[in-house]
Amino acid sequence: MERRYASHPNEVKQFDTERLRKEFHIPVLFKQDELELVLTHEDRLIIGGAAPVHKPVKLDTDMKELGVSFFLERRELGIINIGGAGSVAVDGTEYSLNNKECLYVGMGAEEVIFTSADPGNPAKFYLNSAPAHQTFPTAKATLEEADSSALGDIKNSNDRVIYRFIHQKGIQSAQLVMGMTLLKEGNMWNTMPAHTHPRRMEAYLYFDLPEDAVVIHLMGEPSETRHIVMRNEQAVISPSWSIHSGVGTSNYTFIWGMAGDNKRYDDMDPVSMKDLK
Ligand SMILES: O=C(O)C(=O)C[C@H](O)C(=O)CO
Ligand SMILES: [Zn+2]
Repeated sequence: MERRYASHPNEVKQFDTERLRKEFHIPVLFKQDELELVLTHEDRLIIGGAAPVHKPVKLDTDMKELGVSFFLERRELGIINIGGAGSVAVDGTEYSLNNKECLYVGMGAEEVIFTSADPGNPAKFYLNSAPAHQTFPTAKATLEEADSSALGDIKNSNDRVIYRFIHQKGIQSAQLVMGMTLLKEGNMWNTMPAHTHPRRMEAYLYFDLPEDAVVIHLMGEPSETRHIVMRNEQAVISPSWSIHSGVGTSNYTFIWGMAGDNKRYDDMDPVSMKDLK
């Protein structure tokens, strides 16, 4: 498991492109028949990808890194499938998970196994795991079942729908909040006007992007913004003090996941456009 450390905004101001990417950008999460995991010390979120093609992939790591005897002994897990049809077996109970469907697995599950239905169109399971203090039931949600709201408009190139899966009013969790935002064709901006939430960190996974398209992801304190160029199926870590917004060369979809003090999706500190620098 790769490890990323937490950062101070005064230090991040000094970073060049290479250092910014080394600390915050996650270039590859989906490797055939493998599990990729990145543990960030920003609220100890684990960001991962399981890409079973020809064989099942098990949720596992060197348990010394987590100080437990199995992965979810003191953690919870959010899973969203961004690929073809697949399934997740949680302690022997199988949950089918189609594209853009979400499964929450509560603390205490001992075995989680990911499988694709068709190697010709494999599933890709995006994972966010946060420390947990309490068990909540394993639960699945489709896009139709998620709490959703339309935001933005074509005049501002940000007509999009936000789907909330795991949050205060949806699937219950100890601290994990997770959902997905779909931009309509011809719309490129997400999360502008920008916001911060010093009470929670956030991670984004950008996907459904054409191969030659990019998203210019914006991060940093509102008065000290920096950018990271993102490609399809890449993730980025946003410390709690940082804005997290982006503009693409085409429309795209992204998954957002948060960990921290509360589970209120709408707990955001908006940044006035006149204060952005
Ligand atoms: O498009 C958006 O706006 C978002 O999806 C914003 C994220 O959900 C977010 O930053 C939640 O805190
Ligand atoms: Zn946010």
